[in-house]
Amino acid sequence: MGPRAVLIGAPGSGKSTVGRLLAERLGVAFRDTDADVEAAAGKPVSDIFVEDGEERFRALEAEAVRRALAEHDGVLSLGGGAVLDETTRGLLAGHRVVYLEVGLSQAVSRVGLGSARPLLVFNPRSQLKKLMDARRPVYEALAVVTVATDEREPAEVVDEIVKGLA
Ligand SMILES: Nc1ncnc2c1ncn2[C@@H]1O[C@H](COP(=O)(O)OP(=O)(O)OP(=O)(O)O)[C@@H](O)[C@H]1O
Ligand SMILES: O=C(O)C1=C[C@@H](O)[C@@H](O)[C@H](O)C1
Ligand SMILES: [Mg+2]
Repeated sequence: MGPRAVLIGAPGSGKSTVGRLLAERLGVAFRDTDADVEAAAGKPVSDIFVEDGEERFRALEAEAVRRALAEHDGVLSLGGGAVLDETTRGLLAGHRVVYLEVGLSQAVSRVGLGSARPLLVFNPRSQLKKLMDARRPVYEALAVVTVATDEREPAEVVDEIVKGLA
């Protein structure tokens, strides 16, 4: 059966926040692959990047996504860069993939300047722009439902997802 929804999108699009709310709304469990990776590694994402490197993080992430898609039937939020992995993209085919769209300004203000996100520590605005420009077509190609999140409260985003998946 697979997850009721798999949320993808850039950092700050609200995958974790909205995912948790959507799961509550649907009365199902919530799972976030960033948390799964942290549990597997026994340390925060930022420490994995610094101590083991991004490549190691991406390998742990691909395994976390594979496992979650196979065993989780609630709402699943992916890390922002999980879709960079080709095998992961293949595994997402046929799932209820929801792309949370966010504009650059809102993403910047949501992730904050003193970001704990390892890819956005240095010059977050320009890093986010680069990352969003490169990934937008990938997110779009995988999405079954796309929801704009700018100027919308998380609960309104949840409403749109529920409508889109109905
Ligand atoms: N629709 C929204 N409106 C206002 N603030 C939001 C909205 N969605 C999320 N936020 C806020 O933005 C911040 C980042 O959200 P969140 O951690 O859910 O993003 P994410 O997509 O999971 O990011 P990452 O890819 O880094 O895991 C949080 O502080 C959250 O409260
Ligand atoms: O967009 C990204 O590449 C990332 C997003 C976060 O969810 C984490 O998975 C990590 O900080 C990398
Ligand atoms: Mg998140």
